[in-house]
Amino acid sequence: MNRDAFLSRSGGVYEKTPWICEGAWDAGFIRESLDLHGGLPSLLESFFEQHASAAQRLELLRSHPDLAGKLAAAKQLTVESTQEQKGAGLDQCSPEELAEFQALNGRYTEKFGFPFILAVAGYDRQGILEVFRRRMDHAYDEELKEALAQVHKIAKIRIQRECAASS
Ligand SMILES: NC(=O)N[C@H]1NC(=O)NC1=O
Repeated sequence: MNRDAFLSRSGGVYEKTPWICEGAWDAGFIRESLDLHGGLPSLLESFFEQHASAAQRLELLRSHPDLAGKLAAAKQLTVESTQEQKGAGLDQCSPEELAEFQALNGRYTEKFGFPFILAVAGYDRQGILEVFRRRMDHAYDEELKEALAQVHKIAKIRIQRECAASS
């Protein structure tokens, strides 16, 4: 696989942040012989952990849309996020659920300075709200770590989905 093929296939696994895949390729992290199914998520995560500045970490978190937020309502999510939010039933919120998401999204962003991020695959709306309420009480450092772990988990799920679709 060459650079262009790799980037067109995997460039979107980190939400609106193609530099991670581009940089990992250019730094030689991604080898032709690599088993893309198994090894790619951890290689990308290692590249990011070694190279990302504090500002780039925050920027990556801030590239994520709110769950059940305004972008979703306006149908302006990326293809990947649309699929993930829909898969968790977030497009079917009751007025009460939507109001709770809006209130939590507002409080969370005000407290932490980045949006609440959860790899929603396998969750339903109530499950997501439970995690959301719990994480609101976290301290900043704990939540920063958790949010980045969730971003890497989302990337891993996207890679697995892409591999399943192309095999
Ligand atoms: N904010 C947030 O968690 N967004 C996401 N979660 C997920 O699984 N896909 C997303 O886009």
